[in-house]
Amino acid sequence: MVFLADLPDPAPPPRGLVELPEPAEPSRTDVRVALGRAADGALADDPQDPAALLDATTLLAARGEELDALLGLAATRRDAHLRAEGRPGVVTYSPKVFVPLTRLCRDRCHYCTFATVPGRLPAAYLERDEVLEIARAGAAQGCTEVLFTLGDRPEERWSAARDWLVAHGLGTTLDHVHDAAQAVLHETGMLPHLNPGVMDLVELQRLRAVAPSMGMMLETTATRLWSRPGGAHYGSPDKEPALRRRVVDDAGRARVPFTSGILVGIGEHRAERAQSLLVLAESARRGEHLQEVIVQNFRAKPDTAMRGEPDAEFDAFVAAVAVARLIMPRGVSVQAPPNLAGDLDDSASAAQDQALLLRAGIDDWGGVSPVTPDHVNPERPWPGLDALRDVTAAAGFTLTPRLTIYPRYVRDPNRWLHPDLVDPVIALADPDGLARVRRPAAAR
Ligand SMILES: O=c1nc2n(C[C@H](O)[C@H](O)[C@H](O)CO)c3cc(O)ccc3cc-2c(=O)[nH]1
Ligand SMILES: C[C@H]1O[C@@H](n2cnc3c(N)ncnc32)[C@H](O)[C@@H]1O
Ligand code: MET
Ligand code: SF4
Repeated sequence: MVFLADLPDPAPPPRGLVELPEPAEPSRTDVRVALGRAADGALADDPQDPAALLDATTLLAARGEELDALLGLAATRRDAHLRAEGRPGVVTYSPKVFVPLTRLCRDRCHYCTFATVPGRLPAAYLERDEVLEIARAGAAQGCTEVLFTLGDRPEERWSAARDWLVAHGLGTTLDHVHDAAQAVLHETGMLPHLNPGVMDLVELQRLRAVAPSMGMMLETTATRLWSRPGGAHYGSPDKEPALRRRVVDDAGRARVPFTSGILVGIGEHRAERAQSLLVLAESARRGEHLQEVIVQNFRAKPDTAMRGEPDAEFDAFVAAVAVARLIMPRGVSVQAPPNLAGDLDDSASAAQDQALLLRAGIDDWGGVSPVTPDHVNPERPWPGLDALRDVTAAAGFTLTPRLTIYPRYVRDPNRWLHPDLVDPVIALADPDGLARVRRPAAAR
């Protein structure tokens, strides 16, 4: 039970963001001047500050030699981050299973192939026991994370969802998330990471008792992509940038170790991409709760409204990874998914792109599963762990499994963990706060 009186006082709401015009292409000299400021550690991280916005927007345009220089600065900053965190040379991933608790959604994101209609599904939701079955299959392979990713509040749109919830004695989708996560925790000992879309402060507080970490992508601050027909987020009430920004901030107030990030290439321009990263940096500084920022590249899917749009340009994406690294406060990991790199079914080009992401300053590959597909990007299989280890080693790093909650939060359990979660997290953590390496059951 959460009492409103237990909740922290509302922080003053962050100031509104201005709509930014499409920026002009900077000259190479402009880019070099911004690189000089970045090299001096002089980039500001205030999304209201025109100078901060201009520098980040300019750096996002770096290509050729300037892009190489940008990657060099980002890699140096990543190395300093890893040293400060006490794990120099370590690049992490989270061995996980993916639980698509429901693929019904009240939103209509034009890039999404995950959301579907009731007629194409055997049931509106996975049953608790089906969730446990997936979790156990993961535990048997040494996974420690159960990622709950699902559509937002489908009961507001689909009677099939309402009927299922009523038949199961549940009020909302988030009630089902709560109960299924609790069952995973109690019956398998694995750690839930919740990615259910928009949550309010009370919901964050309640779910905090059953999951050591949660996440929600900011996606973008570009309101025009939400408010105007044709925009990627037109028709998706849960993708209003101001609303999502509040969720990311509220997670800090609820003391939830949190994952957020941006989606690159959904129609946002460079200034909007810069603003999105600055908003995340500011939230991280205020709440100290952002454990990682995901920079994810848009990939067009056949059965979606954006099927005809080009994939995110890879150099633009790599520049976004590097700028994210340069403007996030130290302590925030930067993650890019390894399965969205490279051409489809071409492991050589995937390895090449993954190497570039390491040069751009990532220190984490996110969740990788030996058991379940990436249901958000089903056409893109995970690289094998051996291949990922090789790419990581070739860049001079050791690939190491982590928990869903990062070591800096494991080390401060009173602040960041609900009392019920301290023992389950400690049971899976090694002395450094990373994952205690568990062999797959078959190999024991
Ligand atoms: O397999 C995926 N995992 C996704 N993850 C999971 C992520 O790879 C890991 O589970 C987290 O790093 C926690 O360990 C997300 C987690 C979030 O909190 C927010 C967004 C995502 C997005 C994806 C995704 O598209 N595909
Ligand atoms: C779970 C997260 O996956 C991302 N996501 C959803 N669809 C796509 C796509 N076509 N390409 C890349 N990322 C996608 C969104 O950022 C969402 O928040
Ligand atoms: C499957 S998308 C990830 C979860 C949620 N629907 C969101 O878009 O934030
Ligand atoms: S991206 Fe998330 S919110 Fe958008 S349609 Fe897909 S499931 Fe729904």
